[in-house]
This record gives sequence, structure tokens and C-alpha cells, in this order.
Amino acid sequence: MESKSVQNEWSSGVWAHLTAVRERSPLVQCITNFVSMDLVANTLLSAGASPAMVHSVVEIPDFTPHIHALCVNVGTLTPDWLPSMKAAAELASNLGKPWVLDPAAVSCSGFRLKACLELVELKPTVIKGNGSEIIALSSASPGQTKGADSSHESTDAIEAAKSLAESSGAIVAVSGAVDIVTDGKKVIGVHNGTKMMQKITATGCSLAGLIAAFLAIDPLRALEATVSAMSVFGIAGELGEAMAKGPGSLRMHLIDSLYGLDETTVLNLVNITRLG
Ligand SMILES: Nc1ncnc2c1ncn2[C@@H]1O[C@H](COP(=O)(O)OP(=O)(O)O)[C@@H](O)[C@H]1O
Ligand SMILES: Cc1ncsc1CCOP(=O)(O)O
Ligand SMILES: [Mg+2]
Repeated sequence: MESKSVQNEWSSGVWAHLTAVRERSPLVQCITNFVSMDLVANTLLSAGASPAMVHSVVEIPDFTPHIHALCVNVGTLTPDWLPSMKAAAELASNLGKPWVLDPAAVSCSGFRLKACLELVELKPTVIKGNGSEIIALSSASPGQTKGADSSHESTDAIEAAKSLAESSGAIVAVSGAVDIVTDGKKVIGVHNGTKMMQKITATGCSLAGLIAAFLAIDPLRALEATVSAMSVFGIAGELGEAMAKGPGSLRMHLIDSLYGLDETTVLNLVNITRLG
């Protein structure tokens, strides 16, 4: 159990990050899958950020220099999308802009795994996946696939996450019942969220987009910004579930709750611990 003062430090950090996103409204470029475009954009808007789903390779040289952060998600990857992802990632890295890689459903095919390994070479600030995705990417081998869903607990992926963080230089975030965030040494657990979030497609993708927005306002503290984004999204899910009748209405209430989050609620509900 964390001491009260450590918990308070995390809670006030989470609130400070959310306030900064609302005040500064960072521009977040998302090259994401077709399933998730709507929910990712609406999640970013509700949090106070400004989403732009710009993915054509011909637009990247003009547009990417203006963004504050980038999110790349391979959930519906085809060969013609990969050059855009690489161009945007490379430009973001060269310009010192933070970017997030979501290796969604990385185990679907050898093509997707190779693409993700190539994207990792372009130095993402954060890699966010579910347990199965992080285990597959870390070992560079696909294993069994359940598509975009995880067949592992996030806690099964702690060693894989640490090893991927060490080899890539990225912060690695594993979503699940407990969200795990590591820089390869420190391991932080975020205990916010609700099981029903798994029953809404693209909540993991939306979380990756939200992490990009939080990185935009605190790029030098990528681990803390990632922890804050995960906690905020989880709290919105918890509040949303209390009003929801099922996944359909949770989707709506999650967005509304994220939009309406206030300081007292955030300070009361943040649940973050050091796991290692
Ligand atoms: N069993 C659970 N309990 C609480 N929160 C969960 C649970 N499973 C997933 N979540 C939350 O749902 C969101 C999406 O995570 P996840 O389902 O792991 O992503 P993905 O859709 O990429 O597999 C995260 O905010 C995560 O914390
Ligand atoms: C169902 C599906 N199929 C390809 S991408 C995708 C969405 C995955 O979203 P998430 O990773 O947030 O569950
Ligand atoms: Mg996912």
C-alpha cells in the first residue's frame, strides 16, 4: 500500500496533466485504424485536445511539422498505409515531437509484426499495447492470436514490457485490469478502469491517442504523462459505468465523464501504485 503522500503526489500530477491538456489543447495527429477513428477523435476532444486524422503520405511533410504529438495504430494495416506511418513517425522523431505506437493485433500476420518492428526502430516515445501485443512485440514472435483482444493479463507482460522498454528506449504501457507503465526499471500500476471497457471496441486505441495528448504537454516526463492518461481514462470508465446499462451506453457515458471530470473526483479516484 502506497503512503498517503505518495498517492497525493500521483493524484495532483494527474490533475495537473489533465488541466494542461484542457488549457493548451494539443494538436494530435492520429494515423489509426478504421474501427477506432471516431472514438479516438471523440476521446481527444472530450479531454480537451485537438485530434486530426491525417494519414495520406502526400500530406505528411506539410502537416506533421505543426502537430504537438502523433499516434500510430496498425489495427487495420495494409501495405499502402505503412509508408505514411513511417514518414510521420520519422518526421516526428526528427522534430523532437512525442509519438505513440499502438501495435494493435500485432500477431495477426508476419507482415504486421515486421511493420511494428520497423516502427519501433523509428523511436516511439511510448509503445502502448495489451498484454498479448506487448509479449509478441517484445519477443518478435507472434504466438497465438485473438486478433485485437488480449489472451493475457497485463501483469503477465511485465517482464516483456521491461525488456521492450530497455531494447527500444520507449516507455512501455500495457493496458488491462491493471495498466502497467515501465521505463525498463521502474514499474507503475494504474488500478483505474472497469472490465466493461473491454466490451467497447477501440477503447485501447483511444487510450493510445490520449497518451499522445498527455505526452504533448509534458514531453520530458513521458512515464508520468502516460500514467496520468491511463488513470484519467480509467476514472472516466468507472464513472461512466455507474450510469451505463451496458457497453453501448458506457461508450457515451465514458466520453461525457471524461469531458466533465473535476478536481475533487480526480483526486479521490486516482489509484496508482509502484509495482517494482
Ligand atoms: N479487467 C479490466 N478492469 C479494469 N479496466 C480494464 C480491464 N480491461 C481493460 N480495462 C481498461 O480498458 C481500457 C482498454 O484496455 P484494453 O482492453 O487492454 O485495450 P485493448 O482494447 O487495446 O486490448 C484501458 O483503459 C484499460 O485500463
Ligand atoms: C476490432 C479491431 N480489428 C482491427 S483493429 C480493431 C479495433 C481494436 O481496438 P482496441 O485495440 O482498442 O480494442
Ligand atoms: Mg488495442
